[in-house]
Amino acid sequence: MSFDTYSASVIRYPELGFSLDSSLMDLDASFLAEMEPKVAKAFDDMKALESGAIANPDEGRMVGHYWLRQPSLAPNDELRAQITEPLTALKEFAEQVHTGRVAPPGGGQFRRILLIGIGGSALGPQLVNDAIGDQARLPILFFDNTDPAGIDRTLASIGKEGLATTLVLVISKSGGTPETRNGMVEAKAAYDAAGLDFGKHAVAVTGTGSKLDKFADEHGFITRFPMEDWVGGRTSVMSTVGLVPASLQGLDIDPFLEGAAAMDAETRKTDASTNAAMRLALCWYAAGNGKGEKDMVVLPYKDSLVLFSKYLQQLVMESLGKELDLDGNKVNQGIAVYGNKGSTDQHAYVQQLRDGVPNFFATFIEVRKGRDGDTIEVEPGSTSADYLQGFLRGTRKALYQSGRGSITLSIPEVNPFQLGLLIGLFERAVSFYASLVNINAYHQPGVEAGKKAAADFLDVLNGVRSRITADAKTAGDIAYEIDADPEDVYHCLNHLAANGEVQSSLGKEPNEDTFSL
Ligand SMILES: O=P(O)(O)OC[C@H]1O[C@H](O)[C@H](O)[C@@H](O)[C@@H]1O
Repeated sequence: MSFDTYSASVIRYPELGFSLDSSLMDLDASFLAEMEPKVAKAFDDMKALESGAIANPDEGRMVGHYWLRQPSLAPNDELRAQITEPLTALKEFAEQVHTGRVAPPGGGQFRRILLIGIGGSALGPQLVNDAIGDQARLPILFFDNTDPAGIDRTLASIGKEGLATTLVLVISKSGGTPETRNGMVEAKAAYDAAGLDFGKHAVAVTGTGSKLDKFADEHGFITRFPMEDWVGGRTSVMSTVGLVPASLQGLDIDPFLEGAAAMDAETRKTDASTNAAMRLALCWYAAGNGKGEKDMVVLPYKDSLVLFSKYLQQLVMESLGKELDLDGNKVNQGIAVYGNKGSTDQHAYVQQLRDGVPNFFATFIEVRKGRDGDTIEVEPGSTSADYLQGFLRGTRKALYQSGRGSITLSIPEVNPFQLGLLIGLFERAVSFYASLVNINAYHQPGVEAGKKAAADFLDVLNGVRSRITADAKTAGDIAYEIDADPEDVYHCLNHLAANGEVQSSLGKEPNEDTFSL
């Protein structure tokens, strides 16, 4: 790879401190020429989307996350007000919490936040906290699952005393997600047990009129912030979902929004040769043949960006992993995303990346500044930052030498502006790629199937519970009684046995195991 090739392929936005190097993806001129009509359509689609078209046809919804960082773009005053009014309100609310005008009923000030949410309603705030939360005034903890042991661990770290000064933020766009509802019920039980009024410590972020909205109203929550249906969960970090917790933490949300707006502005330009988001989408397309044949390995060389890999996993896989295209053809699209951070991963799976199955392309994220303040030499003439940079450059080169392509994104440091910029870049790349492969990136029909099956399991579980007696029965016996699948019944019985509700006795094989009260 020559320096000239590198120079010709780098896209730089000097005012943003950003650059994208796709030289090691070997995009050739004929591929780019071939893609031109699709690229032109993707720019048109994005323009329509940003102008308020129903870009999510299956759900009949507009897709407005790009307006969140530039409300002037919203197609009408009503939509604009749905952005600006909550933004003003949430900043005022955070100020009231910080100055003690909104305070816990038992006195003192709120000292920490407990966020209850899942998926898009937790991952964004988790990323923000991990990446730029160092300067936060208030720490934040999370319930992001229905795992009771995880809930207990978080409650233990808050402590019984701590609950009185903990502000609980329940976030659910739909307001009906079971994990989040369970987390809220568990949190309320902890407040009840401590003799505290849960509602006086709680705030909701949810769709107007949702189950959660009603619960918040009935239980006298301190306040509620709306979440609009034209923002998808995985792109909600710049809506009330991400901004309420970030503001409450005391983080500077304006530069965060400005970073995304700045990236939007650069990548709204329809010259594909200087559009970083389109370049990313084209790299993904070229790597995987437009069919996701190669996985995306995300390697930020900076500890504070470790959750970015996980964040991109949801953004990319929930958006692009679709069975049908927009014309109803079965396409089973998607790009698998995984990663953690460099150089740590070099001591784990990079062995396979270099020598094993060549089914991926890497995305390096380079943060140019090593640390704030003084540094030391870890050996004569070298710093830790020198090593980090050396490992990034070395791995990138070593992968390419064995025929593995990579993209390298560079930012000067991790701060609110740069985090906003990176999120904006990938959101736009996802929108472009979705258009290139003709899918709806804004719905998630597959998630519903799992939710439905879980609800069915809970129905069977309750049926099983009602049929256990002092007399030992097999899973087959109970399945016959309640007309259910014996294997499902068996798993219900094992679950009940593991949690002390029934006794079990092992047979030679699972279908001979017996269960009784
Ligand atoms: O915010 P909520 O409505 O509670 O949804 C939380 C999450 O769960 C859903 O099942 C979706 O797959 C995610 O996109 C969403 O972010």
